[in-house]
Amino acid sequence: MRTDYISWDVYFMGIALLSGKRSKDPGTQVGACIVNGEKRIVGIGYNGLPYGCDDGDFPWERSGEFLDTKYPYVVHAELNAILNSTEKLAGCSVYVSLFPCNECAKAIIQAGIKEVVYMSDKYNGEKENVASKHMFDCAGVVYRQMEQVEVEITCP
Ligand SMILES: O=c1ccn([C@H]2C[C@H](O)[C@@H](COP(=O)(O)O)O2)c(=O)[nH]1
Ligand SMILES: [Zn+2]
Repeated sequence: MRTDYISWDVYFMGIALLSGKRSKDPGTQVGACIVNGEKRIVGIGYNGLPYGCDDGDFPWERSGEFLDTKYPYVVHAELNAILNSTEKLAGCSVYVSLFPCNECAKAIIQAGIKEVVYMSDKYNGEKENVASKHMFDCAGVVYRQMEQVEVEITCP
């Protein structure tokens, strides 16, 4: 029997990271993978534009006039994963490559997700990030950070 197989954490975070590779955002690519209590994946998403909004027709800038930036248009990875989900999410965990913003935190809590496993926390201390952690703490959503995930994928 192989003993160097990957853990559940690495498996699900690896899928979240792979999903983020689909993002067209040149700044930050985010992937999310929702897993139920039976270790089944029940939702996947990445940050991207809504259906019908052509990637070429919208800006990807970070700064400038609000409507000329990506921020009003991009659907966040966690929200896409929730909207794409195949079943009720009560008690699920979400694996996400970036700590959720306050808007995603609200959606995570309202969906009944109870655990957030994340990698990057590059906006730690910013207002949205502080609000997310405050809401998670109040709502009893636990969050934990994973170390760098390195998985080599090759064809056998
Ligand atoms: O909870 C979150 C927060 C952000 N995102 C997305 C939204 C944007 O496409 C990028 C952030 O871009 P920056 O250039 O780092 O501001 O990440 C998300 O999917 N989920
Ligand atoms: Zn968000």
